[in-house]
Amino acid sequence: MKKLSVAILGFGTVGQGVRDVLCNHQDRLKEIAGIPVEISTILIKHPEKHHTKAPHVRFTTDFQSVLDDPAIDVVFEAIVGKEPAYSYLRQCIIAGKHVITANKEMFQAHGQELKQLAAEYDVGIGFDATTAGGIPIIQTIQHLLQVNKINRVQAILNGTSNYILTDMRENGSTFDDALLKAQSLGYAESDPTNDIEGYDALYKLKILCELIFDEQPVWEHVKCVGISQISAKAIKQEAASGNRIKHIAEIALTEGAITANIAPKSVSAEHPLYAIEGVNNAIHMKTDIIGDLTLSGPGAGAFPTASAMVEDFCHIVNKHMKAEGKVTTIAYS
Ligand SMILES: NC(=O)C1=CN([C@@H]2O[C@H](COP(=O)(O)OP(=O)(O)OC[C@H]3O[C@@H](n4cnc5c(N)ncnc54)[C@H](OP(=O)(O)O)[C@@H]3O)[C@@H](O)[C@H]2O)C=CC1
Ligand SMILES: N[C@@H](CC=O)C(=O)O
Repeated sequence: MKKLSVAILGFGTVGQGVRDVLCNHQDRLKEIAGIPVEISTILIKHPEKHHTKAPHVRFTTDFQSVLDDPAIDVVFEAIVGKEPAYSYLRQCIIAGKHVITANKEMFQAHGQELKQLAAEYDVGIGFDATTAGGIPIIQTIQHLLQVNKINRVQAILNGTSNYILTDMRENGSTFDDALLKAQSLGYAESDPTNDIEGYDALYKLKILCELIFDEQPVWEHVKCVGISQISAKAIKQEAASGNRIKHIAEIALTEGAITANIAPKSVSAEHPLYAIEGVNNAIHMKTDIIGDLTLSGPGAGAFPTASAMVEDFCHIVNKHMKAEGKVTTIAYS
């Protein structure tokens, strides 16, 4: 029987989430693709760490074997950092494979080039999971806000920071204990520096900025402040006056110039981001037709991130693979 074969690069929190979502929703995916979707290969770095192996799935450390396998049509990338992720995805696109990534550090640096390359080779490229976890913000901006112009975005884009700030305020946890919990829940990166120093939110803001304004401010002039210096005392004082400290990333187009800011801010109960708690993220947009629009939901973790990647996969199946005749055009029943 004809099958749609995919590979997963990286098998940590996100890669395992993708595996689970693909396996647990096989019937729905078969309805969408018209043929069964199967994971053929999983690329890892340290084979000694991976003992539970799924039947029929090949675990490998050899990327070339993924690239050279003509049966693999779609590659999910969930490894850490710019390289080798960028080189891998570049080669996959050139080999005619559709790609889906969660890797914001890589995508904020190379996304434009990869998008152009994907257009040139007529393959799909999904990157919704790079920004705000499970919130479908990229697909919403790309496909659902075609006429609306977005003038300003204020957002909570780092799940770890919001989780820590909430846990310190609600439960009186220390910063270090809250960070440990965020790590054990799979929210924080294995090196959490980018999370707590604001760079992870900066990466996501860059991806949004490119998509919304098709240009970038001079980022070297933009101050990027994280939450690592926020004291329990400051959180308590703000709470006593009815306010909450939130880590807010903003971009705005004012008189033809893009301005940006990434920093913790004290917000009152009337602020659209005040009620966003725990690992949740939110993107509050000012648009010229709808007016104010806020999307919120889980911003990190295995399943929200895997959900964004698998939704990208479904979009690629519908937009590219049906036209290629790789999958059926009539929904399976
Ligand atoms: N965790 C989250 O909530 C979210 C994460 N992301 C992004 O998704 C990506 C993955 O994150 P996460 O799953 O949390 O990270 P983990 O650290 O849990 O997992 C990373 C995986 O990548 C593998 N890996 C690293 N380098 C290589 C390499 N050179 N070749 C092959 N495999 C490699 C590791 O292999 P091994 O296991 O063998 O060491 C590991 O399985 C990151 O870019 C992250 O920023 C995006 C949204 C949310
Ligand atoms: N470490 C990130 C994971 C999702 O992008 C976060 O905490 O937001």
